[in-house]
Amino acid sequence: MTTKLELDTALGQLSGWTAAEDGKHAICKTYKFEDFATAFGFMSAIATQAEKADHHPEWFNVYNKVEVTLTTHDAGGVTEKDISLAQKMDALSAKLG
Ligand SMILES: C[C@H](O)[C@H](O)[C@H]1CNC2=NC(N)=NC(=O)C2=N1
Repeated sequence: MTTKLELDTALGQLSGWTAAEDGKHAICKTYKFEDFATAFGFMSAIATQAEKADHHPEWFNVYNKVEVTLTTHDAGGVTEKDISLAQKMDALSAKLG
């Protein structure tokens, strides 16, 4: 069961995430890593977890930067699935430094 959350509620459970600026009911964060290999390693590890959870990020990578947008299409907005994926990303990013 996935429930659409108020954006403020979702953002209150995370740090460094913001509401999408294009009016989409989505949350965004830009990660910056040391180099491309680290950024791509981050994406690769998250892709495996996303596939397992059947919940996938929208993201854009240039060199060491990964811009992420999370939303739940099926629910028309941000849900606990997005919070969970965001937390996994934050944990891995902290580990990668
Ligand atoms: C059929 C399949 O379960 C759905 O398309 C899943 C796949 N991955 C998804 N990812 C995201 N971010 N939102 C979804 O609503 C979604 N739905």
